[in-house]
Amino acid sequence: DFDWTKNERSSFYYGTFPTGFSWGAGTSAYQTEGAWNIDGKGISIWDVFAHKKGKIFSNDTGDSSCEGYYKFKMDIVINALSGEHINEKGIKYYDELINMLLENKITPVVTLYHWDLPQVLQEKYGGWQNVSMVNYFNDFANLCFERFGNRVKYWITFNNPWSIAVEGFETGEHAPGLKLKGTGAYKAAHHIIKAHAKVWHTYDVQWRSKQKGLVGISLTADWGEPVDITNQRDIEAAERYIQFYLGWFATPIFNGDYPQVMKDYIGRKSGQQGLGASRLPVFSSQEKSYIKGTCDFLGLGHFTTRYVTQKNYPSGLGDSYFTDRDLAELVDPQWPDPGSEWLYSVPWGFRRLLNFVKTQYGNPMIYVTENGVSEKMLCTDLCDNWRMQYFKDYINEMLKAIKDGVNVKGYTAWSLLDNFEWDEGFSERFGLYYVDFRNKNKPRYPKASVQFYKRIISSNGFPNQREVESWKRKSVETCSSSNQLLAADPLIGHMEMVTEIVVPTVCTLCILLSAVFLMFLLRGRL
Ligand SMILES: CCCCCCCCCCCCC/C=C/[C@@H](O)[C@H](CO[C@@H]1O[C@H](CO)[C@@H](O)[C@H](O)[C@H]1O)NC(=O)CCCCCCCCCCCCCCCCC
Repeated sequence: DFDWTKNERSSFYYGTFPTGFSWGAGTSAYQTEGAWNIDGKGISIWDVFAHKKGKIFSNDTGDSSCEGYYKFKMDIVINALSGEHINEKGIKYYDELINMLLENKITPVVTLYHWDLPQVLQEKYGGWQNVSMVNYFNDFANLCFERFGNRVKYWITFNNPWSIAVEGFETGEHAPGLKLKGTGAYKAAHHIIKAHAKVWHTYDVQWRSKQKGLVGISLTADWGEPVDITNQRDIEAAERYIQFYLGWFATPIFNGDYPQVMKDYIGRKSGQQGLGASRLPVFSSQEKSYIKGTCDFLGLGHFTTRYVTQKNYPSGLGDSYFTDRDLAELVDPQWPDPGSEWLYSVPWGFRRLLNFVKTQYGNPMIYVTENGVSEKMLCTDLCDNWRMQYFKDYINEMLKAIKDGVNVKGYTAWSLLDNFEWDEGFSERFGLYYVDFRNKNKPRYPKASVQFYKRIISSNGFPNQREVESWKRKSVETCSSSNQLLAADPLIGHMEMVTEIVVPTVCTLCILLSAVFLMFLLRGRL
């Protein structure tokens, strides 16, 4: 029952965050680094998936993306303003990245798995469908603790396992692109939870006393609001929506087992389908106690909200994660929807979700690891009013949640740069910085939201109405000059073409012609 949060749904709360609150901006490897086959890097499931025709919007790939592998030094400066063998070149890249972050007084928060499994593990074992991934992932994590743990104190095992499981193994829209409906996602999630727990224990036993760091997991979830808050069936459907989203991973990790409602619904439907056992795998009692409590902090990704109502799906429709939930998702057409089809701006849902985490999982320490909004590909306007509004309202709801007693310690905007947006390729832009992907140098241009977010950070919140109301205007003032620079970019691209192609070609031709002319002269003399 979160009805009480409605009182302040539309009222803005002026105030600041607790001292020491952390602010950041996130990126991920496959989405930004590029250099997909450079320096001995192995091939991942996303390299293979994106190279298949028709999987990604416009057949985009992350092959070069933002060229972050080469340009990370520059990205840290802009941020500061606000397998079978060990690839030593890869280690060196991350060594330098971490060192440079620290030199710029930025605390690295490292995610070990943001979706790019080595392709060899997919081909040999079926990837996350196979329990052997638990040990492979643990070996990889152990190597990272060994090589980087003297400097990295915040580790996130998995980013958004819901997407890994559902989009990778149920809808097949993400790598590895499998549609194992009604079973694949549950199996992948089961192995991911075990892998997370094993890595947490490895850190706890082997590294914690020396390195004194923390290990968590980053879970992404929408808020689900009952369509009719007086209707018990809608209330229960909304509860199921969240349990099948966040609870699927959070309940085993905090309480030791899957949510009862998942066990009940999937078990009952499996029975109706004539299966001898539930499609939801089962943890042994040993596993339950091994998994329970393996979270020093909870990373939380949150973007949007849905209205939820009860809807029965008869078992004859076939197995599916979606039909297992017996609910329908709705959106209010009035909600702003600037970019991605699935992303509506509903700030009050964020406060409710945070309060849900507090009450369900014993008020854990939370770091918000992803929150942000996109715009469509063709939008080259750097004065991104809708993003400033989104950040202002969502961050304000987070502040209200802290006042409610939720233990939020830090916030990370998604994302630092426009990048490869998975199956949407480069057509959806989440960045604080615009990246010109048409230009091979991938130049970055600050959007107005950079200035806006910096103002929130330097004030550690929203000090007073007069000041906060001036921020948007001031931020927009700065972005018009960036707009002009971006507008001139085709010209810069043209000039580059002149210097890099036309000039060398003309020079080569001149040399050739001179040689021919010389030969001609010499022949005449002889
Ligand atoms: C019988 C009923 C069948 C219903 C079938 C419905 C299928 C719905 C599929 C649901 C898709 C929801 C996708 C949302 C995912 C996000 O939570 C996730 C967040 O992860 C982070 O996101 C960053 C930005 O996207 C990203 O850059 C970062 O790396 C990542 O960590 N985002 C993603 O997974 C990215 C891809 C999402 C692509 C989803 C396309 C599906 C489009 C479906 C449109 C649905 C429209 C909903 C309208 C309202 C319904 C009433």
